[in-house]
Amino acid sequence: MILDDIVKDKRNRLIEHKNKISEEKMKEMALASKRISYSFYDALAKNGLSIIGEFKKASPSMGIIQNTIELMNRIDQYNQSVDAISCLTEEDHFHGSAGYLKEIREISSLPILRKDFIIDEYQIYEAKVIGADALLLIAAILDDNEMKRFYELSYRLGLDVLVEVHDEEEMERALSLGAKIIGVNNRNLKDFTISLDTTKKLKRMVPDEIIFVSESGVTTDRDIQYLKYCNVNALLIGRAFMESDQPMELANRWKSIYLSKPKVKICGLTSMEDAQLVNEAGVDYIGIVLFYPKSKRNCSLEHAKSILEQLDSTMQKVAVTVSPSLAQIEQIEIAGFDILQVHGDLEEKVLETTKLKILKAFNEDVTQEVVERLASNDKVIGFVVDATIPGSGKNCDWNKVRQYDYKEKLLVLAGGLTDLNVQEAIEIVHPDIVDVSSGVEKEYGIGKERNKIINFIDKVRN
Ligand SMILES: O=P(O)(O)OC[C@@H](O)[C@@H](O)c1c[nH]c2ccccc12
Repeated sequence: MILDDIVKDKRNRLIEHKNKISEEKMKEMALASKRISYSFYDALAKNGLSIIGEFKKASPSMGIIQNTIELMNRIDQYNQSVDAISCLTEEDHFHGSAGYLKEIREISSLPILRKDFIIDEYQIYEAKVIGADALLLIAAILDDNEMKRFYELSYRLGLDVLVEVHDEEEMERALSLGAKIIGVNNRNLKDFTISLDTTKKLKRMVPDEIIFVSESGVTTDRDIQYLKYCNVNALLIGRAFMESDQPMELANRWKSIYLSKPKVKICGLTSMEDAQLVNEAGVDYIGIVLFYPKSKRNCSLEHAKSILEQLDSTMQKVAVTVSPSLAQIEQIEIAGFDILQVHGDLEEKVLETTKLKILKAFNEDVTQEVVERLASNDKVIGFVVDATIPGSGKNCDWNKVRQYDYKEKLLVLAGGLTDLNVQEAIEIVHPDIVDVSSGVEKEYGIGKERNKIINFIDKVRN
């Protein structure tokens, strides 16, 4: 198993290190150090999301990492955007070194975590000497006694400890140790599989006073969307930053996604009063039903145009249609809509010719294959997952909705949302946009109600 190999090689490296600087000498230097650590704990405990940016040249799961920018430039970007730095010092499998940590120390006043396989007190003294502020203890390679000894020694030297766990049993051990900062590694170090569900599952065991870090495998915007509902204090990000030439931009974007709330789409406007209400409430998207007389909310194109004229220009205007013909779409295009929402069939020639951005609607029984085929078209900006009968006020099976991979497109959740269920829906589905129609109506199909809109938005944004 890879962990055993790493630990074995570590034992050999330890001999080498101790030959260069003896155990006694290292201990003496650590105890003599006057350096006051930057608090790793405080960096993670502050409000909002904290990010730990890693410096890592290679790893057993990914091999050599193609890093495009130099250490200097990278740390410069980290200094401006992240809250702490993690530096790999393991030589054989991660191509790290104590030297990198010393170099980073020279150019950063962020707290630095020594990322290594700690199996001996020597490494803790060494961490202090090379300028680290914190170190990693991996529960999987230590017994309870070692964990306690190493943990206490670290704090005596003024170093914080991130205790890393991967399953329930290790989590129990970290909790009984009294760890103040616990990290869950989403990567299984036995077979390298990654699942962010590990974070979700283990976070439930941890009281809120303990700082919780989600580590590894965070690479996409959607990963951030997912993790924001796990309520973590911090993310530890390696590969995604190492492979990016703009880690600062990535860190800033991910922080803002983490803090952002879903956007609100109010669907099925039918009157000037409705337009007035959505303007007042400040919604993000509206929808008007066209060419679908079966719906009580159907509007003629002329009427729709007059509603559009009333709406704030910042709002995205969506034409809601069912299996539209080419001729209908041409009319929609000139009426001033931004987006075309298509329920039912989306004909190939419609996709080819329209200039509008498209939201394709379906129910939760769609297949991953269909999602991917649609997602491969640039005009399709997202998906509306709705109840089988749109506008019926029924909601769809949220657990099914979250199963699919929507490929970085917008996910709009519709179907029976109200101010009473929208928070639960958001927690399960993590949509980019929540879509409501009957849930904010006075009575089915007869216009929107001010208080219902206000309560709904309040539940989404607060
Ligand atoms: O590159 P990633 O998938 O973003 O992962 C970063 C970090 O979590 C990972 O490097 C790591 C987590 N725990 C470790 C223990 C030892 C070495 C490395 C690690």
